[in-house]
Amino acid sequence: PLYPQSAAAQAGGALPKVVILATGGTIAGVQPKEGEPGYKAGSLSVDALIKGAPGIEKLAQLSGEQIASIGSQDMNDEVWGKLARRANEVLAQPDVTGVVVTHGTDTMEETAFFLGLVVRSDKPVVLVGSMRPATSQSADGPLNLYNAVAVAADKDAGGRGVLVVSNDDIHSGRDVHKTHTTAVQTFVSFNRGPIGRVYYGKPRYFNMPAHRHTTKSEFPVAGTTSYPRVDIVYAHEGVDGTMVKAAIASGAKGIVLAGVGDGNGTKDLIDALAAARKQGLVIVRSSHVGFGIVRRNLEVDDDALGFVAAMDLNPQKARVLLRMALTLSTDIKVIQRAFEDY
Ligand SMILES: NC(=O)C[C@H](N)C(=O)O
Repeated sequence: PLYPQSAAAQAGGALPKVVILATGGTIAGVQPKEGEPGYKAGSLSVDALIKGAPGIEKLAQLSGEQIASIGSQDMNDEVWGKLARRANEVLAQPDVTGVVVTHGTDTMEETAFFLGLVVRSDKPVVLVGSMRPATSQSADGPLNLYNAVAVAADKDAGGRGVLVVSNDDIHSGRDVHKTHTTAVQTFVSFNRGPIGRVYYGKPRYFNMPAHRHTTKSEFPVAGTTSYPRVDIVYAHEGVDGTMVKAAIASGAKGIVLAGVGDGNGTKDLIDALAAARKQGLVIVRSSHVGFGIVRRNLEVDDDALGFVAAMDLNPQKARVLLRMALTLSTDIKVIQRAFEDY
């Protein structure tokens, strides 16, 4: 509807059911010394987070589960598998309206994109974190969590893929990037802008994701398979092929180039990537500049070298998609098509 109904009105009187899956992060962070900036992420339980967001109990019937208690810099395939499997189980329950995932902000953009490829539901899935620890002055976690629960309780949030709620913005998990080391306004959806906004629990949407996700995804659900290793190689002035050789030695099945400009690098680096390709690795060219699209065959002859162009996915998101795509095929045409579709 044009004017969002209250969560209770949507549910016909009873509050919608929202499950919070907690993984840690700064939103659960505690400062050992009051008033000092240092803190330890992932210290508080999910129950403490719920208690710390006054009024949240009026938005939804909440239940919380602790999936992990880590800073998201330590996010890994094991936690991803657990999280994705549990999200799919919970979302399959007919009485559940949506899921909230509390998560550190460092790798939130990777987890959100990953979940958007392996969750098989049209119901809302909303990732939320904070930039200031729970014990900070003006902590941003409680209102972020309140807003995330409001979005997860809202049926109109469904069908938009996995979302990230932060500082009143609702982002597509595919498009969102962390852009600031410490500021509360850190998340930006490059190229497309946010999906909507949420203000003190009142969401409003003005965008749909432009790419395939969730119920339209063809990638195997986490836990049913393991995803192949893909390494990222960073380009800069004077870079040589040393890191490419290290990636080959690590057993990687693919390499993402965090290229300069439109996904480029020195002749030495491109030659090393071409050699890796000849050994069977899949090479995806992305860029570390942040904005824009890496298109095929502009400055680098992808057709001749057998490379894939990452389009508008940044290196860390391109790595997630390449790992997924490698479970389907090593054919460059199939993988390039995935980078156009997802
Ligand atoms: N703001 C944060 O959440 C940063 C923290 N290192 C994390 O990602 O868990």
